[in-house]
Amino acid sequence: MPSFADRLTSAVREKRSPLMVGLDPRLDQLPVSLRPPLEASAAERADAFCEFCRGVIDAVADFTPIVKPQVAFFEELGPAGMVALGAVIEEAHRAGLLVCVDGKRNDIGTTAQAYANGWLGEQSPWRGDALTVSPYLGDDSLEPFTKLAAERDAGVFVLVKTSNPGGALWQDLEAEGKTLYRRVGEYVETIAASTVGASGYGVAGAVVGATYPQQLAELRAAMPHTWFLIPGFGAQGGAAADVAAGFDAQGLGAVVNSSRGVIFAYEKNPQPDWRDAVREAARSACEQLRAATSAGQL
Ligand SMILES: O=C(O)c1cc(=O)[nH]c(=O)n1[C@@H]1O[C@H](COP(=O)(O)O)[C@@H](O)[C@H]1O
Repeated sequence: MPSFADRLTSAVREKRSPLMVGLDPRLDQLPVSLRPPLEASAAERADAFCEFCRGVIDAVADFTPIVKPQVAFFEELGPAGMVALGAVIEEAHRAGLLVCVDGKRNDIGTTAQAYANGWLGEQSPWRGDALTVSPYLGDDSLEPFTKLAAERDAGVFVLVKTSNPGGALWQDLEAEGKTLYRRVGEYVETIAASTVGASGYGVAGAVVGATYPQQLAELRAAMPHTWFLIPGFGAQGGAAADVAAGFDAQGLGAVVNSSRGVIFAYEKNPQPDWRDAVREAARSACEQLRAATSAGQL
């Protein structure tokens, strides 16, 4: 199988879309027709999540190469939620989409290995194509993920410069003349550069927020072999112009995530069928992002 970076490159080219749709279901924002009553059991809530995500996947599949289920919202419902997560991942694959599981996992190396096996390994019950991970336990904590991902043609997105304002508290600290996010980025780039495939991108990717356009440009220049996952577009205030610097000269190298801005679009644009509002939001985000790639190469 081609590497994750090569598959992502082909999928972005095929759909002509750098949009990643985030699957972050929230009970109180589900369409009224799907919203379970307050006294509903966890299993009924999880069924509602499944049905909602199925509808979203169907609505956005023409406009996105990859979806990102956010584990937290499924985990919140307990075991039934995790069963729903498995079903949603399967559904996305059935629709021909890549899946980046947003779990932001990590721990000391030996425990990290279990996370890596669980989410990316040969016996993984989840079968995601990529996983988000935190770098703050150091290189020995990242190695189990990047090694396994290379063996399994999976991807790993490491948090480098996150979209939230509080992230600066540590990520912007300077040591030996460089910010912490830059040092983490350089480490990720070393792994990516040593694992490049046909696309010119390697196994390690980086999360860089749309809310920090200047740092995005800095990191793009410093990390030419690293795919970027750019969150913060839409609901967090990031616009297409803010993410333009994240793409390479071919309009590749970055997928831009929008969760609430797409999946709950019917709140601002009510339609008889809620999925039509979601489809329209995905189409519009895809077009804005396509236009943001330099000279609109996609
Ligand atoms: O790793 C992420 O995806 C992530 C990193 C980050 O720095 N900021 C960030 O918002 N995210 C995730 O991206 C999604 C953003 O959702 P919206 O703000 O609704 O588009 C959520 O699932 C966040 O957990």
